Amino acid sequence: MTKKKILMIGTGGTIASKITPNGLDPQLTSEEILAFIPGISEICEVDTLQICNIDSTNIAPDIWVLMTDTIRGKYEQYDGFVVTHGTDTMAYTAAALSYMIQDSPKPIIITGAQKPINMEITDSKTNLFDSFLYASSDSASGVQIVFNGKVILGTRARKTHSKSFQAFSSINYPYLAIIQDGRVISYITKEKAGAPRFYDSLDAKVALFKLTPGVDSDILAYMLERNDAVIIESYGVGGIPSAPEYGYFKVINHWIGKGKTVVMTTQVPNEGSDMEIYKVGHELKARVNILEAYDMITEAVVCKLMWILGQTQDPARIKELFYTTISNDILY
Ligand SMILES: NC(=O)C[C@H](N)C(=O)O
Repeated sequence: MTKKKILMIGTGGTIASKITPNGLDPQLTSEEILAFIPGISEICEVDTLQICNIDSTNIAPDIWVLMTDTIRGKYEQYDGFVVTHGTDTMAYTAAALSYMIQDSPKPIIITGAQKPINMEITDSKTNLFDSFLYASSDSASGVQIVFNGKVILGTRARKTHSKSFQAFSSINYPYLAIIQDGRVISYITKEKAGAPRFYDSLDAKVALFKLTPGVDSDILAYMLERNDAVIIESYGVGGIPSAPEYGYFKVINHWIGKGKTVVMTTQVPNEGSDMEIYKVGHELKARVNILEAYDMITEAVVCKLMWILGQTQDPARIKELFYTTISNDILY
């Protein structure tokens, strides 16, 4: 059997970091990282490319556009892609690429690590090896994170542990597969799509407002003034402080009237929103054209809005696209 050709795209993160007097800093090139797993040549053929070398705290939508462009440019030449990335914003990147590159029959795997690859005790080698293994398997397609033996759909991943190797969880959706002792065990097999669809623009003016007890609605107004969309991360199944003196209803109604997009989601990690359950959410939903995340995770909502607003400013089209299921991001 001919070996699969995989392109490894380096972007930085802990996996690429060296210890410096000022803390870990990404300095290893893709080539240098790959040299730590020489056995990979028995699994697949790997070429490397470096598009940046940053701590993923520095990630921004223009880098997602560059990643998409890079994959689009190399798409025909390779059977799959492995992007090495910092863990801090990996879930956002996985979501962004899920919207920018839809229906890819080839796997686009994002991975990284909690400890640098040049340390004695590290998760880097396993995660990288597993990613190549999974990217070389016949069943893999689309955007996914491979981390600590788990395969997570790109629209469903969240960093839930800041230090341990088990850094990511799949939220409101099962793991797609596990990888154990060099074997991929698939739990969900997807039908491969025919041809990928690439997009090339994102609207970065999307902001997240976290509701905390007593927070002034002027802050939400300020955010709405300066952005095209604001996601309100509320409590429980979703709602707003309803007493008129809080001013929330007035602020939201005013800015939606001016063409801004407002989405309600929840700060509770699992199970999503349902604004109709309580009066604090029901009234808002009934009276203004607010969108609701339901089981979509915040990382996906942020990136989906950037993708939608990169294409249209028409409220009816925004709503239609927002509730369209893309890569199983919303299943309410
Ligand atoms: N584990 C990591 O990769 C964390 C690092 N700060 C990053 O996101 O780039």
